[in-house]
Amino acid sequence: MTTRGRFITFEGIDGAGKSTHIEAVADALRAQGEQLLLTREPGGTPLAEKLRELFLHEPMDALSEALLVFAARRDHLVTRIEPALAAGLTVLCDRFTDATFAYQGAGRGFDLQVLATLEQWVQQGVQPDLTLWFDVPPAVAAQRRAASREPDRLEREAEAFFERVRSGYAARAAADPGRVRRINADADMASVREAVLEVVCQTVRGSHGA
Ligand SMILES: Nc1ncnc2c1ncn2[C@@H]1O[C@H](COP(=O)(O)OP(=O)(O)OP(=O)(O)O)[C@@H](O)[C@H]1O
Ligand SMILES: Cc1cn([C@H]2C[C@H](O)[C@@H](COP(=O)(O)O)O2)c(=O)[nH]c1=O
Repeated sequence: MTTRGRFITFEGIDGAGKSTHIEAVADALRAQGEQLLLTREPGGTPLAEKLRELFLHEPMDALSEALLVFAARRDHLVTRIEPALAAGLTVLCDRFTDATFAYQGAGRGFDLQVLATLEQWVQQGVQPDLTLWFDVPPAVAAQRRAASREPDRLEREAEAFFERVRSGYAARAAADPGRVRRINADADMASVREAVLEVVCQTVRGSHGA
């Protein structure tokens, strides 16, 4: 019987460094012989990538945002994530439902109970085994974004929005400390990478029973 794979998610405000470090984690795990699915939200399937384009570029209210990300998530879970976990792969996902609680919940002020209901409907109990929260002050993240790309619809939000999103992540971490591990992302690349690899390797070793 195939052992179910692990589901690891990467979270944080825009520009925190998730995408940079997910690649380092993937390289390290592949070097240990792990089979991976490297994916992202919103996105990860043809349908969800189309929804991502709408989400990132079309004006909409907070309920529409929440419904779009959960619709994309449902397709992603059913067609990519669940089959990969069932086949024993380690799934590395750039954002998942903590982002919805942080951005739509804390950032937009959308009802957390409604988000929890949608989460239950869409995920049917599926949760990440480990979440790395890249925590960085919004001013630092804004500088990193400004140096690297043109902003999308969410990245044009004011610093106060990202302060609320950051506090949303802090609340998720406090509510589930066994799953969500805070990484101090306000540090040089090498230090962040070392901290991230330490946490991921601990988890992978633990689930192999070492
Ligand atoms: N620790 C760091 N110190 C300095 N610069 C960094 C650090 N980590 C990442 N960067 C740089 O910051 C920029 C944003 O990083 P990255 O795209 O990985 O962030 P992100 O969290 O994935 O953002 P988003 O979620 O918006 O895609 C990149 O140019 C990256 O090289
Ligand atoms: C999953 C998810 C994402 N978002 C936001 C967060 C970011 O601003 C974008 C995704 O862009 P990235 O470059 O891939 O990080 O979408 C959100 O508001 N709610 C969500 O559930």
